[in-house]
Amino acid sequence: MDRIPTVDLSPFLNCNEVDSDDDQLLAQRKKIKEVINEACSEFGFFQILNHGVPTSLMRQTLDLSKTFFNYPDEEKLKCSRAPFAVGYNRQASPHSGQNEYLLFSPRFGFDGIYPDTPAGFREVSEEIFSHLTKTGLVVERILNECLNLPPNFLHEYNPDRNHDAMIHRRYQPATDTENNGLYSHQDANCFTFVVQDNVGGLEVLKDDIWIPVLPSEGCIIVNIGDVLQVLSNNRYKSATHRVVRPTAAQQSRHSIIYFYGLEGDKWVEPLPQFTKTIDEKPKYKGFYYKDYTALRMKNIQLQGSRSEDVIRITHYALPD
Ligand SMILES: O=C(O)CCC(=O)C(=O)O
Ligand SMILES: [Fe+2]
Repeated sequence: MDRIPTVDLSPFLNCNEVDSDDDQLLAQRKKIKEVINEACSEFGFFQILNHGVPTSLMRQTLDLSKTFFNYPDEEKLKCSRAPFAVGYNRQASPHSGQNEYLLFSPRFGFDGIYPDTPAGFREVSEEIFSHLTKTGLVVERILNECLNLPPNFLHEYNPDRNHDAMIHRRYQPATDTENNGLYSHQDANCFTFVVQDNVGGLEVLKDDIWIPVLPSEGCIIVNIGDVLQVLSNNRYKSATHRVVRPTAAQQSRHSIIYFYGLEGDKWVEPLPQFTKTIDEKPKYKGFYYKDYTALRMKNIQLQGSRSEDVIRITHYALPD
């Protein structure tokens, strides 16, 4: 596999029964799971089509997001809840990359985060959030099957969607000397969805080569995060990725990112299915998710957000 694959999720959506006995459907699902399994092991990235989120809604959300980011700073800053992560914020260091964003999580509610204008921004954002939540549940179920975990295992481990978050991001064009949009990183959560516009710039690292994740209308990008890498004892890869800002002057890039999260009190460690049961050593010691996210945040703030300073999952790695 040398390209990030795209899979059609309709065989998992167009049928309500999880346990169908339609042979043709089961064969289609099996094939899709094989592709996803390989993509998660090799890249930690894949793309999905026919995922249940209408393309028109994706386009509309990106358009409204663009209108919002084009507002003058004083308008946008009204949505700031600094020092909290929710609301409007900017990342503006050559180390961490340059982008501005609006972050929402159901824990904090939509009130006071979304501006009244552009009209419909809040409603459309709520609508895409709820679609992405549903798609997340489908993808979670598929990953559960790909990893051969007991039925519903991941869902029972992680049932609370209040810990998910969604970000609208804008990346302005690169300058002559600087094009870092978002530094090389791995996501800490379970998995992430990215809806990108047609500008491009997201890249994934594989075998020391940065591979562009090319825009494709209607597609949603899925990337595996640290939690699944740890649970699966490195079967699945938490992909290293970054965003390079557009080179064309006047052209900004917009994306919507949905983090399928995890409650802070959850204990994260390699599952017995990938260790004891198969006689393999755990590659990580266990930790509370909130401790890991707090360490990441602290380090980001202390060290001026250089990619190499951020605490990564290797912090919990055990020697071979
Ligand atoms: O904007 C993107 O395409 C990706 C953003 C990302 O990787 C993140 O927010 O963690
Ligand atoms: Fe990311």
